Amino acid sequence: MLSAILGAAIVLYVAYFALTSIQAKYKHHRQAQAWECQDPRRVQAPYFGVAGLVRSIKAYREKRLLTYIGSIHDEYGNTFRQSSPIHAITSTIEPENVKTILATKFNDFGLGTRHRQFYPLLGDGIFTLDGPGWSHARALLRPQFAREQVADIALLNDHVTSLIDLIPKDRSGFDIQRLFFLLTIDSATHFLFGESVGALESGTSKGSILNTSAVGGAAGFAEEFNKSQDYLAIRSIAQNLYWVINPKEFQEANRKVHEVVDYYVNLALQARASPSKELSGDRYIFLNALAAETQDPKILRDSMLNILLAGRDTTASLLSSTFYYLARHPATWNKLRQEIVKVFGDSRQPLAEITQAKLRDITYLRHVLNEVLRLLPPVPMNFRVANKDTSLPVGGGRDGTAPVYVKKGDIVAYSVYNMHRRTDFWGEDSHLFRPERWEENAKHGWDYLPFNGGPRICLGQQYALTEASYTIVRLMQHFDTLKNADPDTRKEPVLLSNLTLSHDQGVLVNLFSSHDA
Ligand code: HEM
Repeated sequence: MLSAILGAAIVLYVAYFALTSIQAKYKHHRQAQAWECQDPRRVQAPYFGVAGLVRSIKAYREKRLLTYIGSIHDEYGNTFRQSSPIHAITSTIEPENVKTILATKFNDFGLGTRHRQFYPLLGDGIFTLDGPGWSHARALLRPQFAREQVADIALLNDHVTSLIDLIPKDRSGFDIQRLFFLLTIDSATHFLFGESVGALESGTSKGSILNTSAVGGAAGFAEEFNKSQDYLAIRSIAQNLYWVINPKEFQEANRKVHEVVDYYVNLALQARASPSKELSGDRYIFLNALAAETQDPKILRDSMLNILLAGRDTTASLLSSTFYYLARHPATWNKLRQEIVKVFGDSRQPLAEITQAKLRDITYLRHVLNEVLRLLPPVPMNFRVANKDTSLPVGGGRDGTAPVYVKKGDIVAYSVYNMHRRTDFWGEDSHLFRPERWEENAKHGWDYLPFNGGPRICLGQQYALTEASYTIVRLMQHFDTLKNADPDTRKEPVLLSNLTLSHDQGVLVNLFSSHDA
């Protein structure tokens, strides 16, 4: 009797499931027809998409994920669909589609599971929230970024000097990428907390908390922060299964990072309560300015960590890739250096103070940075998840010109890296580093998107460009010769594509001044 009831219940459940699936399919089909949508080309991925997922993971592990995605676009066009065990993924490198998800239909798309994936480190911050929470975080932070002090060149001065001190005096090859990652953690913590973690300083850290906290002195904070970020990247790839990845090491790293940030938050709150305890005189400190707006320690901690994550590796990536290309293009190095020395002089004979306005005026420097951000965008791929049934304007049908239907819950992925290399926008030489192309045509819209677009456009664009430009100028003033020291002769770098882009084998160069014996 019991088994008959159980059997009937299972039959009923299966029938209900089948019926609702058919109903939903029919509803989507009708909606797609009404919107004149057609399916994009579909990548064959047997076993309900598991095969596709396995191929992507393999490409990621072999450090060729971006070229792998490019090869699928070459075969299937600028927009294609791939089943995945959880949700269908539509991948696109059509500027019109990217504009739709990031701007025109901003409210139809969100960050999906990013909040839950990143929560253990980042909590509720601008980078992880959607909807009203995000609007609130953005409104809180935006005024701080509008201020001139945000890109404080005086603050960068000592950190770049420390970096120069670490460059081998004997002209031997070294990995400049490693130094740029230390530079940006030092400058970012200095600007955010009012005191740098001192990762470029050998020996003990400058930061008072760092010597006594569990992170264990100089560079410890950077190490724990890197560790947490690596886990965030893996949780992000695991999509809905992110919760499986939560080892003790990850939890410990988060705890140590929080301990340090909480120390600074408390200091800022105390300084606010009794102004005589002001941390660094009248110099602008991001955290103190934010503490004037909110005194909630959790909001302050989350805000600091979100900005640190958004700003640190991205700027280090831009600087590393710039030196990757300059070391391989001596004519560009010489031309840029000439322009810079003409305006600012060199370190033996400085001519002018380096200011943000003067940096912006060096057109060729802007073109070089534009070209690096085109070929190796620090955020090379991204995605959004549909909040509701919606559509993209192009990509459907055989010729890819019809609108594409996107169901609620489906993922739309876009690879800026591959969009930036489309030959129809950038010419047959789109894969080549040629800053002069920006003299010929500097007008680009949604086909050029290193800093994202729409309401979530990067807040730190100006900060990043100033920091990168200043660092390049100082290095060019100090050293007149840059050489490629990488024995690997491959035409393209081996890229690690985690949350941001980096060079798997570092960026090996010789950097010296021919005047020094
Ligand atoms: C070359 C350096 C940089 C690049 C290429 C870059 C790129 C980006 C991109 C692509 C996004 C969008 C991410 C998404 O919505 O999924 C973003 C967001 C953001 N960036 Fe940057 N970024 C850089 C440097 C910085 C710096 C230095 C800061 C801060 C000091 C910063 C702060 C932010 C913030 C706060 C957001 C979140 C904006 C929001 O969601 O409303 N970025 N950035």
